[in-house]
Amino acid sequence: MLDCFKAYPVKRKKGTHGAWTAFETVFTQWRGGVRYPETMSNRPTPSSFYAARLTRPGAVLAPMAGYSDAPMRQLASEHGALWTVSEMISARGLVMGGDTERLNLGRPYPGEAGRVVQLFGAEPEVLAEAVGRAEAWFAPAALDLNMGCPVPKVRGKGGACLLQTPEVAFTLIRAMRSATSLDVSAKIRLGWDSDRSVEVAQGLAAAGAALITVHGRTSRQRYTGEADWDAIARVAASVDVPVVGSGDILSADHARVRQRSGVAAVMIGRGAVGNPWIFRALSTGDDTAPDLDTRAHTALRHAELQTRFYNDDSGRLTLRPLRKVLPRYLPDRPELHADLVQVVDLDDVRRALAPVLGGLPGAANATWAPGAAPGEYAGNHS
Ligand SMILES: Cc1cc2nc3c(=O)[nH]c(=O)nc-3n(C[C@H](O)[C@H](O)[C@H](O)COP(=O)(O)O)c2cc1C
Repeated sequence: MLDCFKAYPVKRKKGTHGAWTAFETVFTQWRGGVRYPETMSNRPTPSSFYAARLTRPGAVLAPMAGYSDAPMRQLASEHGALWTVSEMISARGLVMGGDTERLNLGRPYPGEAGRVVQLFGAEPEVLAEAVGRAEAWFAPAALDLNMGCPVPKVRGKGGACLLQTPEVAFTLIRAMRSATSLDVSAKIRLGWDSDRSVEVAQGLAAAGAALITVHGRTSRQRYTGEADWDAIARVAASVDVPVVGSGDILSADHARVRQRSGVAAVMIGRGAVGNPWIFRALSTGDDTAPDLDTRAHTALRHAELQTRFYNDDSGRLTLRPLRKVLPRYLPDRPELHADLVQVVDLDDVRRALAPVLGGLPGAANATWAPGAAPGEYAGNHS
């Protein structure tokens, strides 16, 4: 079971990141080992990010520890996601100088724009300092506070625990805001064991949150039952900042139904694993199902992005983390899954996908039905 506080093991080559000062990170980007001046248009305009993005149609890629890393975010963005959110990053880890947070969890892919960095923590001074570091190192478009992670070992330190002590969360939002001119938002569950979402959301808005995302379950529920979209709608009606709704959206049609609940946008997590086309459908209205060839090539591209991004300087040399993702691109080809869940490097991926990469006869698409099996993810997540 994936621990949502766990970070990837990482080895860093000395000196590869030390020069990422605030100035450099904002004004330069890394492309194949050469630093180029970044265009001003790539930079988020302070304090207007969410408002600007919400003028477009589309959906948001959810923060998902172990999933919403740079390659997944890149594919989601290329397919039209309104914005993406990083895996949650420990504020304390960032401040104490954790290379894991710095390199794997927070590092943008070259040219990444429209990515929100999510922080986890419970101490105002630490969060304020972490905001400064995140802004300097990761060039985020906005900062988000995690108020949903129910992992037992971090209870009492932040995440969903803040739903029991919302006044602490309000202090955290104020502290984060004092440290940046970028938008600061929060992502909550409905409550700890009962629904307090309206009260919590109103306090967060009063503290200056520019946007609130609501996952329609309590922390106690974890992933049982269904997300309560009536409760999400009540929050949306009770605050004058935009509310993004999250929970159980597996198809574009389903997202369209949920969009009518008064939310400013919907967020998609598990339903986007192996299915970036859900963002294309919601941003352009193009519901065409991707054919087998497209899906196989996109799975391969995901593996290539993974290799390129993590082999750069982080030492995350294998494709093991993609084993849980690649079969999602090909739910209608179960005979390939045994090989896909054993890949170590790109050659393995090419070999596993070989029967479908050439668009062989029998590559019919009729049975493609994207969507996650929620049970696979059941665990300690926000
Ligand atoms: C594997 C996994 C990891 C998650 N990690 C985070 C996280 O780091 N931060 C967060 O706010 N939510 C996290 N979540 C919650 C999702 O963002 C989302 O709110 C939830 O999964 C419901 O949406 P969905 O049904 O579209 O997946 C995680 C969920 C899953 C399944």
